[in-house]
Amino acid sequence: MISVKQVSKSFHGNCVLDHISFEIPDQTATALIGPNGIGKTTLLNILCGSLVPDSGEVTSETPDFQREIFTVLSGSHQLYAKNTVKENIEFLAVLRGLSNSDIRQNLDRYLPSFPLYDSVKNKLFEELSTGQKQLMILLAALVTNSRYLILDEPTEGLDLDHKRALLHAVTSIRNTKTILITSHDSDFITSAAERFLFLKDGQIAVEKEHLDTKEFLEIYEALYLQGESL
Ligand SMILES: Nc1ncnc2c1ncn2[C@@H]1O[C@H](COP(=O)(O)OP(=O)(O)OP(=O)(O)O)[C@@H](O)[C@H]1O
Repeated sequence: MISVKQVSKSFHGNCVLDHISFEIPDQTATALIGPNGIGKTTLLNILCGSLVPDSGEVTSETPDFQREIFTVLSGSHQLYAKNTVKENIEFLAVLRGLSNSDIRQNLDRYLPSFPLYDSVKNKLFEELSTGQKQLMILLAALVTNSRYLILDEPTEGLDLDHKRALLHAVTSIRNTKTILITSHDSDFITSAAERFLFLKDGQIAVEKEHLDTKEFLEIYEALYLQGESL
């Protein structure tokens, strides 16, 4: 579990996070929800340790937990463009101290959720489409045994097929990993996540479990749209 305790962050006097506290329980997928500019990325950066809060702290019972966070960013260049998918995944895994047999074992474990791998493993990473890249970065996160996964807008730029493949992959792993997802895609997020944290005014305004799309949109509208219909 990761605990965010009384975290505050301002930029140039503009308070983005205001003594925010919440927990990210293990082996579940938690969604961080809110419109553009509400503070999601700021919070993710603080969670990963790449941004220092003005006050408060992020803790876990796992020592050095921030080293075990793997962030999957949309459209990012997290893998080496000129290496194949297979080389990239194996290289990352070796860097994280996995042996060849660990890597083989993890590939065997996760490949059923990533049928795409076999057809792209020998392609250069730069030759993949946006959706294929997303899926392969997520596979890399799993093969490297990352305990905590942050999926920041994972469906951005994905067609329906890749979105479905990503959803299938996330639902197949969410009860073995600790996952935090940000997304503006209400259909995807209500299927992928089991817990929902709605950010407003620098704090968690609403916390819910297992929302369907209709319930999600009702909360979203009430919190952020002030009467505008979706
Ligand atoms: N480095 C920075 N310097 C100044 N202001 C910043 C900085 N980073 C974020 N902000 C401001 O903090 C607020 C929250 O930004 P943040 O990127 O966390 O929002 P977000 O919820 O992730 O938005 P989006 O959904 O568009 O990604 C915004 O007003 C943004 O302009």
